[in-house]
Amino acid sequence: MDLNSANASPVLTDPSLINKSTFRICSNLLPYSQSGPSISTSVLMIPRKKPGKLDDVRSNGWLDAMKSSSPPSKKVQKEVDIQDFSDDADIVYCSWMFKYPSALNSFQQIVSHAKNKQIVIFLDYDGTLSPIVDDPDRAFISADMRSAVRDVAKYFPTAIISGRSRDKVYQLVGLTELYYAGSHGMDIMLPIKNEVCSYGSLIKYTDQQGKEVNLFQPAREFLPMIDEVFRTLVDKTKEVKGTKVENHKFCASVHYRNVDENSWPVVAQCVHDVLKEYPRLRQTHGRKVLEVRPVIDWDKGKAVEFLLESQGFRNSHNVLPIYIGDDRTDEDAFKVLRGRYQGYGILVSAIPKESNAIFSLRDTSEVKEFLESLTKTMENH
Ligand SMILES: O=P(O)(O)OC[C@H]1O[C@H](O[C@H]2O[C@H](CO)[C@@H](O)[C@H](O)[C@H]2O)[C@H](O)[C@@H](O)[C@@H]1O
Repeated sequence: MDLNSANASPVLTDPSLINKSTFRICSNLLPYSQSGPSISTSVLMIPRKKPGKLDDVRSNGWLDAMKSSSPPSKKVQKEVDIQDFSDDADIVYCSWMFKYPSALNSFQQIVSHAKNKQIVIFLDYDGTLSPIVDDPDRAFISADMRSAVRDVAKYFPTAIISGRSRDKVYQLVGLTELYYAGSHGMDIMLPIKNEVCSYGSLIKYTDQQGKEVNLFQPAREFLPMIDEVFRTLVDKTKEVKGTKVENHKFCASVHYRNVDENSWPVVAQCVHDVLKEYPRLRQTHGRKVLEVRPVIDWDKGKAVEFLLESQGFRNSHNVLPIYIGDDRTDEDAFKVLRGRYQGYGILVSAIPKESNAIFSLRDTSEVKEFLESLTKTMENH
């Protein structure tokens, strides 16, 4: 991204420029499709009522994407012979790790690549700092993980980039020394000293500690629309047991993790129908969640570029960015790191999946170990 570019606004004036058909995905390319042992998932039952009503979501690939949007549940895994499953799965995982080596095993390589460079750490929240749980309101960070993040931030600039609202993720993490970007990077808070005006205007704001900060909110004009669509989604999905809708200020999430799989098509069709009324909004897939967000040229990758440039880093000469994340939305950031920054994307996954990351970590406990290793290296320096 060129900071001097005159046309730096990320808001796309013509929503048709976003090809909504890009959400048609072949199921074997989906992140959580099983390349190893096949696991029988229950057959998707389409309710008999209103024939033809669910055709949209069947034909546009949403249902395939929903089914593959997170590792198979424990219940599904129990349906296959657990011993065979774990043996085969281990072999598949180990061969996958040739392509995405463990960041822990590759730690020395990472550290030596950082010689004479400033490491900057980017962390996703759900599935990276806190394990995935059924209730999004109970996705807490452990005290140990909080300490690991606090310690690493003593040595390296550290940012959390989450799909949640900035306030919510700050409330969960509770560390004042970090940068926070909420709503998939559409709400960034940074100290007054960082000025990145060519991206658009920054808003001066007094934070919860009474400190003056800058806010960068490229989708600000969408605030009333997101609020309205959130309320509509709550209303339209209220009959589907287990659905949960969250308002993340610049985007909204419709969770179906706790919805009976037979009703997933109904959830998808509700969201699809609501979005027909909002051509300037689009839908993306997360882990058992449908995300509704503005049609703007902004994502977690753009947020990473913004944060690096706001700290004076424009290329790989003097910085080594490391981004740790588990979700599809983190792939945009992994791509940016592979480009001009030559940084390291680290995918958190216990299941083999295609990614733009370079390294992998199996779960949140390995994330903690990795952060602690970085801190130890600096302490012993
Ligand atoms: O970018 P992230 O920080 O990873 O946020 C992405 C979404 O995370 C949350 O949902 C996910 O985690 C929940 C708690 O573990 C889980 O119940 C849910 O199924 C996951 O999708 C959050 O609630 C979403 O709004 C975020 O978009």
